[in-house]
Amino acid sequence: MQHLSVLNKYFVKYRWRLLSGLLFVILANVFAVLSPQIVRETLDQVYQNISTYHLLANTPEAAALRSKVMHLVMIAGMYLLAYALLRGIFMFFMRQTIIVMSRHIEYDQKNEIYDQYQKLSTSFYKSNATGDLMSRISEDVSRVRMYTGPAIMYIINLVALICLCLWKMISVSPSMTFYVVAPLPFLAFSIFYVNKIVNRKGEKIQAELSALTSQAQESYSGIRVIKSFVRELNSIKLFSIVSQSYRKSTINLSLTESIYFPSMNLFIGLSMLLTVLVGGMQAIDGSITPGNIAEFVIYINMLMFPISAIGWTANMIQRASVSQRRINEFLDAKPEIVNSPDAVTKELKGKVEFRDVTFIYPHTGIVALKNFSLLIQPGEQIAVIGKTGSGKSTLVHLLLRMYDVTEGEILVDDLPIKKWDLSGLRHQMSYVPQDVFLFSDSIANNISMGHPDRNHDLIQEAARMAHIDKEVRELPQGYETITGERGVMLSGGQKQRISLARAIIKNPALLILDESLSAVDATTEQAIQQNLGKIHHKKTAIVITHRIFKSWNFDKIIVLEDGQILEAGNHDELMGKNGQYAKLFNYQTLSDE
Ligand SMILES: Nc1ncnc2c1ncn2[C@@H]1O[C@H](COP(=O)(O)OP(=O)(O)OP(=O)(O)O)[C@@H](O)[C@H]1O
Repeated sequence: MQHLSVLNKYFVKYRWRLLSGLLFVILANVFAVLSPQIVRETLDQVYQNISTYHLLANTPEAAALRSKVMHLVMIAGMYLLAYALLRGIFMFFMRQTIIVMSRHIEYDQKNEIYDQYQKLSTSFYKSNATGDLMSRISEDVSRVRMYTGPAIMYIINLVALICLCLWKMISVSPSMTFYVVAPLPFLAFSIFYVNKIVNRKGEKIQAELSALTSQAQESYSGIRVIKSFVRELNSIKLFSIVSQSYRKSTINLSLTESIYFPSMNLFIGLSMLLTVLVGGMQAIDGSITPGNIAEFVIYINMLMFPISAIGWTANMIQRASVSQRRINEFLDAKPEIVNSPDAVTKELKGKVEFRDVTFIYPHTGIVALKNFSLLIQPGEQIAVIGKTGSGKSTLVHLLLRMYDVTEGEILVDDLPIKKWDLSGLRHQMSYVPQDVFLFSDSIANNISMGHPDRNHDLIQEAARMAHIDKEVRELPQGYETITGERGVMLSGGQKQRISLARAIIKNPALLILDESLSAVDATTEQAIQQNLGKIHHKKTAIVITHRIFKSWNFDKIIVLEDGQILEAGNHDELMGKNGQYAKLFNYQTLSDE
């Protein structure tokens, strides 16, 4: 329960909805408990007049009495109708205030979590699975809503109704109230217990369903691999194993649910039985009237749903508390990368210095860079080559401040990177990552996402420089073509070039390309290199590559190995050294020929 206390700020925010909801619940219940009294009075009147009516037989007095009683019944009926109408109206407002409040809280909470997700650093995403992040913002928030809406409404309703009903019942007969109400706590407890089992089984089914969905999803995404390796039968077998387990669990759940309603009816029936039995005896004694028995039957019926709801509500609160604890874990997580209080934003010239930088990945302890030092002057174009896993991508992740260095320092324009305003710095850099990511949106929107305005000429010019304009224009919807989820509608090379156009349109002071042309053919690669050479002339560029870019005249080429510089210099110097770079260059020239 203590986890749910963080929600109190929302109850304060929506206090007027909550308070008016409380008032509407009380009013709805006041009109609810008035009806049984009308029924009692009417029945007693009818009962008292029946014997007189039979005695008077066919006299004119009998007819007068009959019409008097009929008139009484009609008036009582009108009262009952009016009370039911008023109760209905207040119940409508009760839902409109409390349930609507819970929807507002759900909206606020989702936004709060999403904001927090945006603030958290890259390392947070590395250590938490996407599915988990998704379920906290959707499933957990929905469970919490069951507390802020229905649970609160049921509790207020229950308290109001129990107080009013007990008050009325005790005023008629305290002993009969005791007998009639006695089975109800057992009803509440058994519903709580059965509901707990239903929820536990439901959760197991939910987990099995997500395993089933993931399995299907994975096989759809990897359908080409499955077919080419002739693994269809194996895939069907795997699916049917998970599917069978899901079937077994759902059948098991339906068995538990079948016990649910009969057991509920048992307690309700027991209460009714006691009402008629005890009520009948007390009526014979003359301590209550027959109308009181009918009155009690209605009270019991009215109490049945709220009492049953104690079990559901307790479970709802328990589940909401677990979900809120999971949400709090994320809301309390502190972003590792934050702006320092004296962070500055200024125009980036493009000078970068790595001073004795060592970087160890926090969760794995892998040392990706060791005492790495490099000075890049504004406007210099640097190529970084090296074996896979040598630390090339880590270098740029540190420069984008996705992580902070473990030791040493990075200076940008002679200012420590930690002193730069994070977004101010990132706005002036363009980064094309190794694993291209396109949003499921139009090509134009994917290209212009880093630019303040969506100018078609600029988009087209960037696409032209990335050598993708012609192909995009040939698509039926041109730049408005939707790329599909993660860009599935496009080839690997097309995705890379759209991602490159997205970087070019920003006209950044510092351009970072991480294996950005690996999926394009040699001729296109050359054309793009020439374009980049022209538009990015006199601006800093860091290009990570496995292949040597022959048509790009780099000021410096770094060869990395195990997080350290193995060789550094321009093309001629490195060729003169006849080391790793020269070997790679000669090998590439030979294979190109
Ligand atoms: N998020 C991460 N968490 C833990 N270790 C990582 C992470 N990313 C990379 N590493 C490790 O850090 C080392 C350097 O990785 P990095 O991605 O910088 O290499 P790279 O030279 O860019 O490789 P490639 O050319 O294959 O992309 C590798 O040993 C890698 O396993």
